[in-house]
Amino acid sequence: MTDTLLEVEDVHAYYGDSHVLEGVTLDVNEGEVVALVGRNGVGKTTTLRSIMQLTPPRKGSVRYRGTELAGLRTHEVADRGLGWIPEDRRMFSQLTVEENIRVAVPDAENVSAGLERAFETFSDLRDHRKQKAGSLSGGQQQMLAIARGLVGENDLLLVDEPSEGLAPLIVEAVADALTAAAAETTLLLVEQNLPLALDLADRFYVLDHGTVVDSGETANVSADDERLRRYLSA
Ligand SMILES: Nc1ncnc2c1ncn2[C@@H]1O[C@H](COP(=O)(O)OP(=O)(O)OP(=O)(O)O)[C@@H](O)[C@H]1O
Repeated sequence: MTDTLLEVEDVHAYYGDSHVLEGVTLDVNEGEVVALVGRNGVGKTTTLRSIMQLTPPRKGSVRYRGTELAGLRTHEVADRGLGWIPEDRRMFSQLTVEENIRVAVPDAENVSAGLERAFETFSDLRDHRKQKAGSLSGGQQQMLAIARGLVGENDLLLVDEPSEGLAPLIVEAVADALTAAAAETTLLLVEQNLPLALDLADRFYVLDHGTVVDSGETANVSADDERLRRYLSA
């Protein structure tokens, strides 16, 4: 039996008068990797923001373990175990890698265990533990952002465009990092790189003009299927 962790139902969201999400419905089961794909500007980031209540839905429901999140503050959503890794990989650039991981561990007593867990999973970060985060390469920063999400004791990580702006070789390293993360937690991944998204995810949703236009199991599609390409080519 699968346990549904997250249920997004008929979510509508706006920026001012601009109606950006026009009824998004999707779900994520415990332990899954789910990819949300689609062209630029179709509302992928806004979907993640709506789940976190950063852009609160004006209509619709976001349930996490059966509890309604709509109406909560973002920190209350985070307290329930949802982690958000935004596109800009937000971190403390003046702090070292180690300090960035330390401050992401919610419980002070668990800091050593959190550090060990992060360095076990991402050995590259161990090698750079004393380096300021702002001086890391883009790929290393993405790894640090994922590590911070993991040690944050999140049961669901929302990851926005992890491969964006990274060279192909670095994308491979980030993909490995996400695979390692997926072994420990549930992931909802926004990703424009379709082959990567299909490779990592168990299931996918295609978003177009603020609504889900296709979904399925990644095992049943390939990145050059016309079914997907028509929604994804520019
Ligand atoms: N803060 C904002 N204020 C007004 N409009 C916004 C804001 N953020 C995004 N939008 C608009 O909302 C729409 C959806 O944006 P969103 O970032 O969710 O799309 P996306 O699918 O994640 O695309 P991208 O990959 O380009 O981030 C776009 O038309 C965008 O211009």
